[in-house]
Amino acid sequence: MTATVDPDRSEWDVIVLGAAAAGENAALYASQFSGLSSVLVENVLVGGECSYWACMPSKALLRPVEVVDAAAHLPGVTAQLEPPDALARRDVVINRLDDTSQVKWALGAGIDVVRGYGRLTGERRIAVSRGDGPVRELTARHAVVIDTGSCPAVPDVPGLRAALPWNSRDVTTMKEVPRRVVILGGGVVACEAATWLHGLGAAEVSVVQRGPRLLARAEPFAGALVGEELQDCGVRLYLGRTISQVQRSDARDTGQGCIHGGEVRVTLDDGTILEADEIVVAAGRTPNTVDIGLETVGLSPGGYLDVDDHQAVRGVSGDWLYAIGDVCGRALLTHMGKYQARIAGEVIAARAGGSSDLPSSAAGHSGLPQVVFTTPEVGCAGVTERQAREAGTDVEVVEYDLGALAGTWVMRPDYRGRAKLVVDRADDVVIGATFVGAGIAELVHSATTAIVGRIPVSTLWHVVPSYPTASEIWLRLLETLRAQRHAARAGGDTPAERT
Ligand SMILES: Cc1cc2nc3c(=O)[nH]c(=O)nc-3n(C[C@H](O)[C@H](O)[C@H](O)COP(=O)(O)OP(=O)(O)OC[C@H]3O[C@@H](n4cnc5c(N)ncnc54)[C@H](O)[C@@H]3O)c2cc1C
Ligand SMILES: NC(=O)c1ccc[n+]([C@@H]2O[C@H](COP(=O)([O-])OP(=O)(O)OC[C@H]3O[C@@H](n4cnc5c(N)ncnc54)[C@H](O)[C@@H]3O)[C@@H](O)[C@H]2O)c1
Repeated sequence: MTATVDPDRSEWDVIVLGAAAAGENAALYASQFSGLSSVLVENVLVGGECSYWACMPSKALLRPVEVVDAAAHLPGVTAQLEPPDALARRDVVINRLDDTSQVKWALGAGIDVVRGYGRLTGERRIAVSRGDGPVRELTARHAVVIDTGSCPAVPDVPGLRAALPWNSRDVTTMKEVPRRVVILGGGVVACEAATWLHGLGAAEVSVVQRGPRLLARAEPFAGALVGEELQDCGVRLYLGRTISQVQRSDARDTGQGCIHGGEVRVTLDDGTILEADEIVVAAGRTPNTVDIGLETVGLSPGGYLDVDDHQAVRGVSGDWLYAIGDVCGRALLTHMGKYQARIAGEVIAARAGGSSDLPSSAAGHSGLPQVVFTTPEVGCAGVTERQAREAGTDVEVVEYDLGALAGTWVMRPDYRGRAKLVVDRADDVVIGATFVGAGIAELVHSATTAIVGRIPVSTLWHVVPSYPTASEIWLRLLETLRAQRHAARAGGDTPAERT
């Protein structure tokens, strides 16, 4: 969809630079009940990374893999995956990289859209360039919100860039499934991509992770269980390894999602050589702040934007500059970016209305939910035991086998999984939860609610889970906690897990 606003207009109350889902929410929440006008400035597609190259395509590719896996573990059921149909469905999910419906939504909500690449040129001013056309100067009466997101980080490995490796955009929009793939990284993108590449037919998948385990930010058993499952289906894990050299003789830019040339030869730091048809870089992200004019407002380009709990950028006076989403580095997740956007939008509207009663994004960050859609799924909320201890919190932890529940046994007889709670002893509230197992994604919200609501353990006892569901894990964890406390008082051992 092309030009969407009066081409001569140059002033709005709020300008949002970058129109991902977070940016859309910031514009909506700033203007919805305040009468403020807002505009989105977008260089590529309204909807951002999540809609076209991240969450949505990856989950579209993982869902068929999950269904086949569920069937394989349920006696009497068979399911078969047809890779071309799965790729075709992925294309539908990403609207074939067309943002018409997103632009329609924005206009319908009274939010304008300006196409082009925006840069700050001073306080509340943005210059937008588009191709060879004239630069358009925009001014915000009240606020500018930065939602420019992040892009894949490519480690400085000899030969890697020259090999034109796949990045997260290629692997989510892949048009062909490479037969042999090496994945550099062992975080969320690497684990999810290994799952769908294998599930969609890649015969040899190797994951090279420099740390000692996968999903390093989660509780250790999460990466261990995901790693076990990947290895069981033939994925090769190289943990504690890095890549020291990449060679590809005829690297060619064949387009996004197509194999970028001939065979790739990957040398690991211990001398191991892996041969592959494609290499995928999944080694973290870099904030898109290098070329957005930060120096014109006294900030340094290149790093994450440091924000306060109103999402206002620190180091800029006048409360006019805000940052949300990946670019502020608080939590690189779509739902957290959208939450930050709702807070920023409400703060902007409140400040414009002269109110000093401002919402804060602190509570929402204490809940910090995330689901990794691997096999098994990993769901976390709040902090891990390690993070809590590093922060100096006196914690008590409790774990339980998720496979030892009637609800999960009915789901699949050989269910493998584990759950853990981290409890703050001082206030007797849950501050962290991790669930690993099939179908646990929807459990995470119960943990987020307990954490953000600071519900005491004594009250959680009265939150009765339905039988037979995976939610009964809450009862088992609380019973185990009760037994641990009893044993500690009595100076004895904790009883073994019940089945
Ligand atoms: C493979 C993959 C899978 C993921 N899966 C999940 C998931 O399941 N759940 C989850 O919560 N998170 C997931 N994430 C993370 C999630 O995608 C990001 O956290 C989210 O997209 C970040 O959104 P954002 O608002 O920060 O910006 P982005 O989505 O990065 O969008 C920024 C927008 O700004 C535009 N832009 C940038 N600079 C300018 C400029 N100067 N002028 C104009 N426009 C500009 C860009 O074109 C883009 O549209 C995944 C990430 C990856 C890579
Ligand atoms: N389901 C989800 O919520 C979801 C899915 C995908 C991505 N995301 C988000 O996207 C962000 C980016 O994900 P990501 O996986 O790219 O980053 P990440 O930071 O999660 O993981 C990067 C991994 O790459 C490894 N690594 C880096 N350089 C390396 C090297 N030279 N050799 C070997 N290993 C190396 C690191 O040790 C780390 O484990 C994450 O913060 C995540 O929250 C979320």
